[in-house]
Amino acid sequence: MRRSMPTPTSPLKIGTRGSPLAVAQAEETRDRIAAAFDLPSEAFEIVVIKTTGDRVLDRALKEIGGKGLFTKEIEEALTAGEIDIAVHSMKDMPVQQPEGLLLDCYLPREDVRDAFISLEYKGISDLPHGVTVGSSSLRRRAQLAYRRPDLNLVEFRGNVQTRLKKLQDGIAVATFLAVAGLNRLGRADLAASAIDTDEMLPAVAQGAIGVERRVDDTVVAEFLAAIHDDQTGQRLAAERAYLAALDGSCETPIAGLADLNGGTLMLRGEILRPDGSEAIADHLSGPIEDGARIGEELAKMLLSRAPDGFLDWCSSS
Ligand SMILES: NCc1[nH]cc(CCC(=O)O)c1CC(=O)O
Repeated sequence: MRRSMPTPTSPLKIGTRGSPLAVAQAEETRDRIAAAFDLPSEAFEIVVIKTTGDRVLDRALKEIGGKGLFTKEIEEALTAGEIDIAVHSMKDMPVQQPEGLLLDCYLPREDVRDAFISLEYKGISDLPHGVTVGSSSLRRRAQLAYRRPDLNLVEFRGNVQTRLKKLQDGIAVATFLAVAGLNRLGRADLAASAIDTDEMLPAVAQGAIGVERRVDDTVVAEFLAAIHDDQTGQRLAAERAYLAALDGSCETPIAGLADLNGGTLMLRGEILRPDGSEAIADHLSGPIEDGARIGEELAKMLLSRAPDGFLDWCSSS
């Protein structure tokens, strides 16, 4: 399906989840396309789509199927032509897209770091022995358990407001959020500090927004080519090849980050047991254009050091 140039009577439909962060990301995408083609914002319509992941907030994500929960309904709407593009947090995207859809447009990446959120403490190393820390992310809990086995780690779900309330109520003394999300919501003030990537390696694609389209929609392809950020694409090519080779299809304690320096790409990776009893980390560098190969090779290096059973993350129901 191919659409024509957007106008206020035939707007370009931008599909997104309904969370404040998701809507902010859709608005950023709209504003970038509007600026690049000198179009009024009335030539765009933001279409909010409720996903399984949004409906099922009371159960742990891993119990109901992990990655893809936040994207399935949006991709179905894109395929059906109900929307023209879909805006996603790349961190939540499966490594493969459905037949007929293409995900090759990335906005300039935000801060990749995790934010430390606490009313009392400045960072992980300030946390007293044995205190309770909450996180919704298996990766962050595993990384923390590995570095600070003394801490009491609890699952923390819900939106930003809910989590802050839990801190105020003393249910935990600290929690974590991506700096990127806080920045995009204009709430950088909530972070006590940004955690160095050497202390907590972020999730693959953290801070990156991807814009998906139908393969055969050449008008939309032109829009997206104009707002695509090459360096973000190069970094994500390496990170997502690494994730694909690790088979990160369910919610898994996998961290990975590619950085560019001149013509060189450096990819760091870390895999952990969910309970944080063991971690395997390494890094690999090479020419930027070899990102996908570097990703695959780093994954193989980590896997070759993983003992039997290390990767049985997804099998527990
Ligand atoms: N898994 C949830 C999710 N997916 C994307 C972001 C926000 C930031 C980003 O673009 O990485 C978040 C929230 C968080 O981790 O704090």
